[in-house]
Amino acid sequence: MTMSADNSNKERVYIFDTTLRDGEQSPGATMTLEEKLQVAEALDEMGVDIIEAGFPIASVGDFEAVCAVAKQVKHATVAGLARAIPADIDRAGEAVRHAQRGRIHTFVSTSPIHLAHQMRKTEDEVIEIIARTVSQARNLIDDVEWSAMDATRTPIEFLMRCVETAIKAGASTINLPDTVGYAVPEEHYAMFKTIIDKVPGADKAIFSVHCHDDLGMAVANSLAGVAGGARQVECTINGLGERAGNAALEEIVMALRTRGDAMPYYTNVETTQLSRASRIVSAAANFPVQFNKAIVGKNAFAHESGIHQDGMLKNAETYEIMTPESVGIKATTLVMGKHSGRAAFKDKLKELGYELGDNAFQEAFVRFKDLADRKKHIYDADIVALVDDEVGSAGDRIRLVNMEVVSKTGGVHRCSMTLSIDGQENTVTYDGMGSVDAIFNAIKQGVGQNPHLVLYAIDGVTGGTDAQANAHVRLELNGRIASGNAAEPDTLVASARAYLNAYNRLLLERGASAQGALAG
Ligand SMILES: CC(=O)SCCNC(=O)CCNC(=O)[C@H](O)C(C)(C)COP(=O)(O)OP(=O)(O)OC[C@H]1O[C@@H](n2cnc3c(N)ncnc32)[C@H](O)[C@@H]1OP(=O)(O)O
Ligand SMILES: CC(C)C(=O)C(=O)O
Repeated sequence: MTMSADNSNKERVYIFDTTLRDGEQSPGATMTLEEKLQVAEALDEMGVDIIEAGFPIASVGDFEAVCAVAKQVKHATVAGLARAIPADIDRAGEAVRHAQRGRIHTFVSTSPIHLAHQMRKTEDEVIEIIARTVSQARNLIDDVEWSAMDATRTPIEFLMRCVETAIKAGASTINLPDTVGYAVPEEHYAMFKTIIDKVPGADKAIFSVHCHDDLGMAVANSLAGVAGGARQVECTINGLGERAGNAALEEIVMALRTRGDAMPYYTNVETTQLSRASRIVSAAANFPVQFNKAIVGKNAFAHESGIHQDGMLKNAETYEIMTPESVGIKATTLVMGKHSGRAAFKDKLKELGYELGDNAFQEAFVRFKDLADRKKHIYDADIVALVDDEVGSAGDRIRLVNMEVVSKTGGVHRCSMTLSIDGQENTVTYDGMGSVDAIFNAIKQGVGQNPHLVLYAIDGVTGGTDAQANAHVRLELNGRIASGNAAEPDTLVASARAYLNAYNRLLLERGASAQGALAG
């Protein structure tokens, strides 16, 4: 496997998690103070380097949350966001001073479109604002990060002036965000490389990449930024964030870990906690994780198709480039469905404690495929019911070939049914008080006997309207009692087959020939 956790000869990349700030900007993802503290604890335990806890000027609640996170966090640096406005910076400083390691993260727009319409400032005015506000922040705290909002739509010459000004004013981290998710990896790489190579004093700062996913390239752009010289990545758990979200932390971390051969960088994140962190954030933000989400999605380590399942059973590396355990998921799942093959079905039967002979296995497999064609989710209970049914009816001499039921409210209830009796087919039609009564009457007519129905019960094998029905029938004939079961997606077919199964057992108990029994 290509996965590597050997960090010798690799450079450290710092993980700046902004789930509690940019992540919370996802519409509908607001978190309570308790939820934020829970998320912060998970991030801190996982080894994230910087936790951006909020935007203290935004509200009293946000200020209090940043203060509380700052007090709670033991290892990570805690950052608070501030516009290039003195009151914002003071408020952020006031909140993060509670942290063992606090950071003020201040930002201002730099692109022409933002300068003209959002800020209504000239380039020279923005340069003056950067110098003034970064200095103000530095007077409050040593650790100051400065961001160029909409950096990727900013002419490079002006961006270089801004970065140089921020570094001179004391910013030790320079973040160049792709605020609107506009960048492509090649140009993102070039932007970082040019600025880091050319801006005087760039070697004194750590450069940071902060990408949004509007074009689905947030992770690719972040990694391109790292290749271009960035050593801090701003990201969120589950890719939560404004609009289409931010770069997903779990993807960045696992990409660097799994493809360390192509990208010689490492992070301090304990990857086995990624899945837990994802669940905590999803619950706190009330934001479901899409099933096919890389690393932490429900399907990220699930295989449904027969060829893949066969490969997985032979060697997991055939279809998995990282182990589920490495991200904190207990095990790979082989999902049983219509694309599964014999290898996976056999493995599932073994796991469920069944050992079938070749013929029984073949018949059970055919029934499984038939069920999977009709039913969306095949649960273990479905397979248990199916195999028990198959095993339980293996010796049946009277079998249902097909049946049709017509049932009208206030009208006729009629069942036409073809039975195979010791290989000979017999078709009968009979009416009843309802569909089930018509079915049982048709069977009685077909076999020429009238056993007493002692019990008839139906239950669902699993939940949902497409669940298989488990039908139970108990019959009594001439003082002998026998029970039968059947599992089928259709309740009426299950009922008919359960009745026949019970009747077949009456025949067995009687030790008579079918014909003799039928004759009574
Ligand atoms: C790219 C990002 O993710 S940036 C962070 C975005 N996050 C948030 O906005 C969440 C928190 N925000 C809020 O609670 C509010 O917007 C507040 C408290 C910050 C400001 O509220 P208000 O004072 O009512 O201003 P409002 O939100 O309407 O407009 C934003 C103002 O900030 C200005 N502004 C925006 N960014 C900056 C900046 N980096 N530096 C200075 N001023 C800025 C805008 O030009 C506008 O000013 P104007 O009112 O003079 O035109
Ligand atoms: C405030 C900055 C860092 C930001 O969130 C962005 O530009 O997307």
